[in-house]
Amino acid sequence: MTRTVHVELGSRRYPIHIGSGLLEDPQLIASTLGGRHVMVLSDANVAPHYADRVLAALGERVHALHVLPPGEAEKTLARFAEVMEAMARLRASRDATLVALGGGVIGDLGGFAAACWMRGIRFVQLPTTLLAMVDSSVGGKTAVDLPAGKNLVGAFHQPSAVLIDTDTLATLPDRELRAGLAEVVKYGAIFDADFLAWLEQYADALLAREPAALAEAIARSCRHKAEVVARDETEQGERALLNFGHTFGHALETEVGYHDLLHGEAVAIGMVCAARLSARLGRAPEADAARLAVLLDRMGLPIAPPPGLDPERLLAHMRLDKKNLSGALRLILWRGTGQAELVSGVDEAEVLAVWREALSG
Ligand SMILES: NC(=O)c1ccc[n+]([C@@H]2O[C@H](COP(=O)([O-])OP(=O)(O)OC[C@H]3O[C@@H](n4cnc5c(N)ncnc54)[C@H](O)[C@@H]3O)[C@@H](O)[C@H]2O)c1
Ligand SMILES: O=C(O)C(=O)C[C@@H](O)[C@H](O)[C@H](O)COP(=O)(O)O
Ligand SMILES: [Zn+2]
Repeated sequence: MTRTVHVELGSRRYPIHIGSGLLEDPQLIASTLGGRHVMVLSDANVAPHYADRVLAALGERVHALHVLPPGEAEKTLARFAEVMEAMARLRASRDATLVALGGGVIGDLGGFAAACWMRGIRFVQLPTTLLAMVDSSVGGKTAVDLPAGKNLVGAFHQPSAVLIDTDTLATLPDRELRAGLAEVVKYGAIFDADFLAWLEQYADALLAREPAALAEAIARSCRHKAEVVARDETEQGERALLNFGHTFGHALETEVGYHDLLHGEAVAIGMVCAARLSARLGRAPEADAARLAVLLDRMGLPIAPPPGLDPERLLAHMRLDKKNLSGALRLILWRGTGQAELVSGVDEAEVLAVWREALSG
């Protein structure tokens, strides 16, 4: 069964198709493409498994497959420039399509390349990690990292279609599956108490990769993301709630140099820190913060930062977060299960206290 969720953006409305075997359907893939030129961007872990299926759908189109080394450390301006050069070699015209086949790194970098080539071409997301299926392939945030901070260079550029072939999860390593579950838990935490309770009930099924449970978690997550993006495409307000746990999480990713800690893992730790800060500030029940940490822990995710990091340096990274205005910290705080809020001018001393507590184990 294929489920379809739409992102309702008027003339830029697009479908998210979720199902088994979608990459085995050349007509479906071909239906998402624009003009004669197609650039397929992937990484060295994904391309050997799935690139052939995509290339088989391209027919007579002029195309290239560009394969990057895998991992967050490759989401850089240098790799972006490499993709731009590959577009030039392809002689891609303005009606070309960039197809991002991979996880969130390929989707974010590929989307940014599509936003920039000739000032913007069509792009299609074929996500192959759980994290990309539930979050990064939807909503049009594209970016690369700088050593100074996550996603600091980017653009809003929506895909024309998202095809989620759940069969691709078969080759995804367990650690990556768990990282994706962190973003799934995020939707329950900030929007949907019933979904959080469902996740508590189905945590073991999800970890065991039961197809029905995974499809349900993906569809519910995509529905939440599609709805908020349709209401607030460029994060003028409500969309910022999707950043729950991310100001802490991105600080961790930046501090470790985008190595050893996956985005989903950083977000798991970040959500626990944000929930504890909210409880400390009297905005969320302590018991809810504890419940969130228990669920993330059950899902095999880290809930405390790696030891030995400097809390002052982590706070300094948070000061460069994109949500901040005029130098004042703006954080997503929690109001307990199912509700979150954007709060300005959070006391840095409280944030530092939470880092210290988390780092002391
Ligand atoms: N744009 C957004 O809205 C948004 C949302 C969430 C996260 N992100 C970004 O997404 C990135 C994280 O994405 P990710 O967790 O998918 O990481 P990723 O793209 O690095 O993929 C994780 C790893 O899994 C491998 N892989 C991918 N699919 C596979 C498959 N089917 N089989 C085997 N191996 C596979 C990759 O090669 C990589 O080693 C971060 O850069 C984060 O900032 C963006
Ligand atoms: O789509 C959004 O909006 C999100 O915030 C989703 C996040 O999970 C994602 O990690 C996003 O890339 C973070 O955005 P940023 O604006 O903090 O870079
Ligand atoms: Zn995220």
